Amino acid sequence: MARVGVLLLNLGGPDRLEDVGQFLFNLFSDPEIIRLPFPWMQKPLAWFIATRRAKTSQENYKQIGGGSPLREITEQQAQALESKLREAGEDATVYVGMRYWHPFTEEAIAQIRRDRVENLVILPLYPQFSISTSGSSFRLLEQLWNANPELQDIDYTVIPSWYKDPGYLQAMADLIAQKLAEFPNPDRAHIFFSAHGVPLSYVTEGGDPYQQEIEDCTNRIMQTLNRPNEHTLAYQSRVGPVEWLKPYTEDALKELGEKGIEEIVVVPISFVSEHIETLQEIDIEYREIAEEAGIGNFRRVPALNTHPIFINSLKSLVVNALNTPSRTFSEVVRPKKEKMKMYPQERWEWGMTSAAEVWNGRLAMLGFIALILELVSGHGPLHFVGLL
Ligand SMILES: C=CC1=C(C)c2cc3[nH]c(cc4nc(cc5[nH]c(cc1n2)c(C)c5CCC(=O)O)C(CCC(=O)O)=C4C)c(C)c3C=C
Ligand SMILES: [Fe+2]
Ligand SMILES: [Fe+2]
Repeated sequence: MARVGVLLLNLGGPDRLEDVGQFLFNLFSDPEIIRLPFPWMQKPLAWFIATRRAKTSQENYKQIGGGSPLREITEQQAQALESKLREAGEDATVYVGMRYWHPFTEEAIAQIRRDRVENLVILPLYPQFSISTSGSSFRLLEQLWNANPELQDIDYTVIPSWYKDPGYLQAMADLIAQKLAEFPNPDRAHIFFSAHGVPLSYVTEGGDPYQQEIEDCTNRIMQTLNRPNEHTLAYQSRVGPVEWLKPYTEDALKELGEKGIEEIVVVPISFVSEHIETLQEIDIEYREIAEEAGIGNFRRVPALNTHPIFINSLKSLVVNALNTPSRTFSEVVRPKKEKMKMYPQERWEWGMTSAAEVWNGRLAMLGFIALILELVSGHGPLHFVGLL
């Protein structure tokens, strides 16, 4: 029997308040999160933004108990999935690889090598694909694969996104229905889907399928739910000065309030675990905005975490990935090979003709001077555009 592994990919979050700065540095060092014309600018800018943002971010983590619950929940999901796979006769080990905090993806891959995994299913814990989330993790894995010839022996398969999975949709519909039942008149409550935003340019210039997948996902959940409630989709958690996907959650809430809607149920849909943006941003910040707008009955659907139907759907995804259509029982488990490069960043690189290089060089110098000025004075141009 081939040794089977499942690698769950996730973002990661700081376990303690003192980890917040380093976590933010890791996040902003990722060119899939902030894209700069020159790789050498990445780390200084990441350090700069992380340092400036750390205090606010720490305050938010303080409000949810001093750290992110993401590691604990993701490890529970991994355990639950491993048990479900074992029950189904699939003797697989489930690993967790976080992008920006422990246990890092690199650590998971090192363990996978030590365990001599032969067949690996790579499953991001993001139902929808985005360049900034699953895409970033796939890119990191691709780099690890290129740098380590021993990894070539592992037969891997990637599940790029899976929001269409019926089990996932059913679990979401279940949680929404349960929450609606808490309202005096369940059919009257407005269902408010709040997805994590991305900068608009990811979609318009980078070709990120994220927005389309989020919209499709929302429609499918509503179909599965099969109820008469009105619904809205909006995007939360914007950072920085550029335009992000619209409508923004805070604006959409105010608009609903103005229309006289008093009861809403918020459904976080980009993420399957509780994390800072559900526990702090939705439960505290958006609740306050909604209440000020006259929405008196504001409830939130919990994240899937280890919901049994959800874990079961992850199990089916893994089992399907391990089974090629032509496979018979007597055959060795052979995952379907898919190309990892399914994301569109390549089209999005900066032009590097020689004339452009000269100009890029000049602009980079200007940018660097601006950065130093900002560092010294605390009131440079980056401050004014609102990035910091
Ligand atoms: C599908 C989910 C997510 C997308 C898309 C996404 C894009 C994205 N995020 C930032 C900046 C930050 N994200 C931060 C935390 C964070 N982000 C996600 C998910 C998505 N991000 C999660 C689950 C978390 C929280 C982890 C936890 O600790 O619980 C943060 C740090 C927190 C803060 O300071 O607000 C930042 C910053 C960008 C710029 C981006 C798209 C380009
Ligand atoms: Fe984020
Ligand atoms: Fe946020």
